[in-house]
Amino acid sequence: MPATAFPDARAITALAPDTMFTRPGSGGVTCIDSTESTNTDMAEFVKVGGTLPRMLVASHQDSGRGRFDRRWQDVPGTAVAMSALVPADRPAEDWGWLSLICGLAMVETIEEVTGATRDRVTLKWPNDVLLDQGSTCMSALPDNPAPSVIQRDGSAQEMAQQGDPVLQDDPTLKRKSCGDAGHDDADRCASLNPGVGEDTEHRRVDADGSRQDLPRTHQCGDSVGTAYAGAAKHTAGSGDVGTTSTRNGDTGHGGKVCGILCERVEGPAGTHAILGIGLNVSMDSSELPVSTATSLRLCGLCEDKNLLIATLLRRLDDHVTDWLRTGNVRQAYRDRCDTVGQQVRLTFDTELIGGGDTVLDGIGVDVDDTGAIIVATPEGRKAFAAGDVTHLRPR
Ligand SMILES: Nc1ncnc2c1ncn2[C@@H]1O[C@H](COP(=O)(O)OP(=O)(O)OP(=O)(O)O)[C@@H](O)[C@H]1O
Ligand SMILES: O=C(O)CCCC[C@@H]1SC[C@@H]2NC(=O)N[C@@H]21
Repeated sequence: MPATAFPDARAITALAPDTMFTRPGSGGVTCIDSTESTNTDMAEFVKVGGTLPRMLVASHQDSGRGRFDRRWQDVPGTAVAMSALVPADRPAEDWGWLSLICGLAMVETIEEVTGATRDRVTLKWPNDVLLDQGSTCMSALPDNPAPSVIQRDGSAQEMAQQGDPVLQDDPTLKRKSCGDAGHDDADRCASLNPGVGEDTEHRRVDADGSRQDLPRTHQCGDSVGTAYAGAAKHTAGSGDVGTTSTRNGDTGHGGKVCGILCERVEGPAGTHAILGIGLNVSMDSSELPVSTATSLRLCGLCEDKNLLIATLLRRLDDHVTDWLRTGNVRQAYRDRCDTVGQQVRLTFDTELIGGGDTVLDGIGVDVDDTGAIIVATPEGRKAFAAGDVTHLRPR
């Protein structure tokens, strides 16, 4: 199969003209060949006063950032790295929903664009998007053949409106080497996961955005009135609280096709939220960075990047708009989250939570207003704002 075409900002906008990212007065869609990290670029943009909702898409990242200080890797042209700047005029305690919104929007996008049925596309609480390779391949649609307007030197397609800084002028959008950071991630970004999180220097980030230095592990408070656990993580003792790991081998639900990293950024125009989403589109098995990953191509699904990105913009727009109005997307999320109704095992890292049970089995029964998963256990219902979820009975 030929190399998948590059995303095209104009084609994406034409497919989704009426979203907060694309309508007149918005920041628009910008597509670039390559950058260090789209989240880093967007954060730099906020720091110079950028504020309008917009979407930055890169076909390659030299230093893509994952959760827990991990790297997010791609082979140029086989993935899309996206960072959306969204209005976030909500109290800090609502911000945890943003990373759940990304997972929800992505499963909806994959289903809508590819026609994959729900039994192949799993949303595991809080935001793991898993794709089952299945035994039969769906028709792999050709990429959108619309002529690309992307600058091959890596410069940005700019659709910004007047009054907002221009992404194009941001030097971070030029190709950079991995060592050319020139910024302070830890000072700028904080994980936007349910409850509390850690920034990249392992400082605790409380729901109000305040930080305090932490050792490599830390204890969490009870934010949901019942139980609260730090996410069990496997390496380096780094705890990205409020997220789970994807134990794909355990779930039977397939591979990780998408990664989500939401960050809170302070700028002169206030605090902003950056929703970072990486999607594995056309990697073959030899190009996967880890064996637990998969791609749309490996699952025999549509690889039309323009359509995927446009659909994602619409879904993000829907859910972020609801969130701005109500502070959550509880109904839509629990209706789609496959952990609800599942027999689950939650695993906790006792170093993170200061002792107690390491494993708890139960049935996922609900998601509460804070985004915590409610699990029915022999001792009654318990709410967990964080923890490592395994689905015990893959569909
Ligand atoms: N393109 C990619 N696709 C999938 N995983 C990737 C990719 N690039 C890097 N990774 C990293 O590979 C690791 C895959 O982890 P895996 O799915 O096995 O479980 P995990 O380590 O528990 O992941 P996570 O906690 O992020 O769900 C993660 O750290 C992920 O960030
Ligand atoms: O570890 C994870 O699962 C999260 C990966 C998030 C990757 C995306 S790609 C776009 C954005 N830019 C980054 O550097 N990271 C996020």
